[in-house]
Amino acid sequence: MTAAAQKTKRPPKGRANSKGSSRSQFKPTSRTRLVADLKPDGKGGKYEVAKTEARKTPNTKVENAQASTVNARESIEALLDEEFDRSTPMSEEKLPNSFSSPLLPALTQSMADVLGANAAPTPIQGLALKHLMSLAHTRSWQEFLLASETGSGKSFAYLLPLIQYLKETEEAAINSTQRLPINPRALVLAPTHELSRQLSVFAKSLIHYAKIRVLCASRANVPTTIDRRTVSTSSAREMKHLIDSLESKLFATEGAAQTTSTARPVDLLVSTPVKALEMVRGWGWDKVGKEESDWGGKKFRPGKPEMGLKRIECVVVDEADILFDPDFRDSTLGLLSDISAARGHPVSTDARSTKYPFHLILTSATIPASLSTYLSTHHPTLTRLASPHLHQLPATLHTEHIGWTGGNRFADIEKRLRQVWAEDALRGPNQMTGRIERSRVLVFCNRSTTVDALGAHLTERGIPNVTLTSTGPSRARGSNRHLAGFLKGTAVSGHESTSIVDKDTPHVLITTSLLSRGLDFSPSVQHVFIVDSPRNMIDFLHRAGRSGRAGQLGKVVIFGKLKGRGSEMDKGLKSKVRALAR
Ligand SMILES: Nc1ncnc2c1ncn2[C@@H]1O[C@H](COP(=O)(O)OP(=O)(O)OP(=O)(O)O)[C@@H](O)[C@H]1O
Repeated sequence: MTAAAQKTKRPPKGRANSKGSSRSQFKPTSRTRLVADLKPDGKGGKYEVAKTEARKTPNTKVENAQASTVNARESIEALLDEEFDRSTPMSEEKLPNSFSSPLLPALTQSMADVLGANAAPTPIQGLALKHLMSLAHTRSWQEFLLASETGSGKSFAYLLPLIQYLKETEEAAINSTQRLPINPRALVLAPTHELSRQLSVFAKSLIHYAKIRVLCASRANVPTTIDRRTVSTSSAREMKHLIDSLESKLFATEGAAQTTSTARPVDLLVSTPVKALEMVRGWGWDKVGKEESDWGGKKFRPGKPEMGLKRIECVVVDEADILFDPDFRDSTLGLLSDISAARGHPVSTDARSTKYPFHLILTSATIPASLSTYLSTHHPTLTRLASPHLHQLPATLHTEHIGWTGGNRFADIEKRLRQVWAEDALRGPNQMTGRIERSRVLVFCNRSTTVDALGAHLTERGIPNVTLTSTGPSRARGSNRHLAGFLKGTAVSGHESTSIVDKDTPHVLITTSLLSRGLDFSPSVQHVFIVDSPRNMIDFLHRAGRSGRAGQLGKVVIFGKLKGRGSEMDKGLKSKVRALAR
């Protein structure tokens, strides 16, 4: 890690300041000092002492209440520390405040076209501008983690250095031989095809002047033969299984499909790991007995490779906490080791420390303890660049907790939806359109059965909606058209790019955690409803973070049982959410 990147800031008040996350490692904080201050003699000391002495004072009740609040807050913080690695150093460096030098003029111009001439880099973009722009001039392969809260602009934070690298090394790359149809020089990996599509649109928005060629490994309208099943995507394992099988089965490769005979110049490929592996190894599918397969009666079979990996010099792993999650790790690491082998420097995935023969950039809005440990073990020299508000909710995101009334839950959700639209009406017509615009609401459930049932309820009650589950037919079409009403007008590429805002567009999208990763719904979606308790706070941060992005106002409404028996879990969630707010 460079000296500059190592410069650390103390974690926010009251947070554990130690590596690892067990309570025993919890160090004294401003909050523990606050407890000590409760002592009447004001000399500080241990909490127990303060509590005992407090009994002698006339304000015993107040002080005991304060002490127990502090105690409760500390245990919430300790619980959060078990989930995230909050010890990653936060930057307090002086960072660039414009998109000019060291950016190439072609990229500065594109940023002005995309974000406006006065746009300033976000902290994570400032860190990238400071530490990642000279990758083309370093003698060794570098490894970075870019970590910052949801909606803070990580996509441009890595795309700018990536495209600059491709531009600066373009001449050297021209002479290299190409045997296979697709031979990218850089790879961006994302967990879902929806995110791949969106990221390739982001990348394409930056190449108008730089003239770099970007390809997304996803194609629309491939017929599906997979049955619609009722599956929960509440666990990473289930999510992985579904994503892998569907990505592989349903989404053929735009480039490969069109270029089996002639080479197609591609600089940057955006793909899911499974799709990329399929292009590399030429995997197909054989029907086999159920007992022989983890993939519902199908088995991978090596086929004709369509992509060469030899030229790859940069790999970005977006949503790294998911793609390095033990459930996804095999395909991610499989691909990274294929690239290494193709480049003549095979790595052993069993080796403790892994040094790949290419620049590696990981990004994530959350650093789960498991990712942190994995990186410390296998990538000890990786530089962690983290924004000051990592693991916090965006400052512009407001939270609201709603208790179930005890009757029909779907009716509670419908009531709150109508309230959102009543508030829209009170605000009056939009200045640009002269019409009252209905807010769009993104609803997260844990199970696809709930998604379908809620969708049916709302339809019956006259509220048009889109339901989207991992195996749903709309997703299976392979494009992002099914998201069109919820993504901003230009967020779909090529032939899909149409005006998407019309009066019949449903204003409610109901889905599972599948779409909680990375997708940018701003500025269309300001409201997120969380109907089922997320399985952990990482899941919560990603769901909530689909709103309140890039400084836009947002609201997350969390439904739960807040009173009586069985309310402990949802009350616990409420306390944790409060602890993540800024
Ligand atoms: N410097 C900037 N100023 C204003 N808006 C920006 C800036 N950089 C990016 N944006 C906008 O912010 C939004 C969120 O960006 P992006 O999707 O890259 O966030 P992210 O950090 O990757 O979020 P997530 O963690 O959810 O994946 C996008 O609409 C993007 O256009």
